[in-house]
Amino acid sequence: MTARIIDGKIISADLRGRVAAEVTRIKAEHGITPGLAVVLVGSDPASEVYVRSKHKQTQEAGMASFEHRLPADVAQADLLALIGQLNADPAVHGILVQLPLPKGLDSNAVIDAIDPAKDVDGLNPVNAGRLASGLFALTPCTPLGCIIMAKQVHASLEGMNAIVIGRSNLVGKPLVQLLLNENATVTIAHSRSRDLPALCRQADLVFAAVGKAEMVKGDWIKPGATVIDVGINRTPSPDGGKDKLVGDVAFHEAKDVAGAITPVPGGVGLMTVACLLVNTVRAASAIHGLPKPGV
Ligand SMILES: Nc1nc2c(c(=O)[nH]1)N[C@@H](CN(C=O)c1ccc(C(=O)N[C@@H](CCC(=O)O)C(=O)O)cc1)CN2
Repeated sequence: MTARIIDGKIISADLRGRVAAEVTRIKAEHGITPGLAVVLVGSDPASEVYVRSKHKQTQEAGMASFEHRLPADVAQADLLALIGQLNADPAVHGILVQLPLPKGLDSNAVIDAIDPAKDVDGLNPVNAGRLASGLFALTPCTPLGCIIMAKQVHASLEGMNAIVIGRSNLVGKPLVQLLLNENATVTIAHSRSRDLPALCRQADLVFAAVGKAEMVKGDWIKPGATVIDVGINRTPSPDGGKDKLVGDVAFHEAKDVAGAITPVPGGVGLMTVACLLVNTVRAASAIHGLPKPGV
């Protein structure tokens, strides 16, 4: 059996279309243009690609996009001063600082400085705490995208056995909270977990977010399981050409065992930016006291 491919291109395009429709409605009914500010420090090539894509897609959705570029050797105080300005700017409803930051900068202090109401990355401890408490929170974009993809296959995740491999603040931990909110039974595994293959084989839903190329093998997967691959690992191409992108799952093995699987590229990564647009519309609506948007 070959697994159904959960296509991030189609799902993210649909979501972006729905965001654009909400933006049009909010502008027409309330005269408000949601605005997103993205801060890029340094010139990491992958971060450059992601920030360009955020800018383009924000504009395509009809929102205002503000890009701020700072040199890699910027002083922490100057970066914090920019965050302070963005917090105070009424045209900005969402603030995102592209990660990772260059060495020498304290990313926790930067995330702490973002107004929780504008924290469209959902990384500020206020939003992380609210999510863990089951309250309304801006939620990290990649985990949000993972849930949307899993729900393409399963209308409800209630009672399902899910494993999340990886415990980062950006993906693993918030994903666990979102799965608990969906009433799934969740195992969180990491580099120190014993017998990861056996834990994985018990799962109906596998979320791989470890950052190790093709670590999850085909024989770790329960037949028919849904596999959501969060990894984006750049590996040198054998012919010396452009680097190849591979996930945390050995796709060609897993696709013959799983019931459904996300590809890399073309899977979860595309949902990350689409969910950022969703969070910006949600933040703008909450800041202006508007009803919850339809996305
Ligand atoms: N502040 C943040 N920093 C980072 C986040 C984040 O959510 N917030 N996530 C990642 C990078 N990221 C968004 O910022 C991101 C990753 C991947 C993609 C994507 O579209 N991937 C494509 C492949 C693109 C390529 O060729 O590299 C795919 O998977 O098909 C978008 C955004 C770390 N930093």
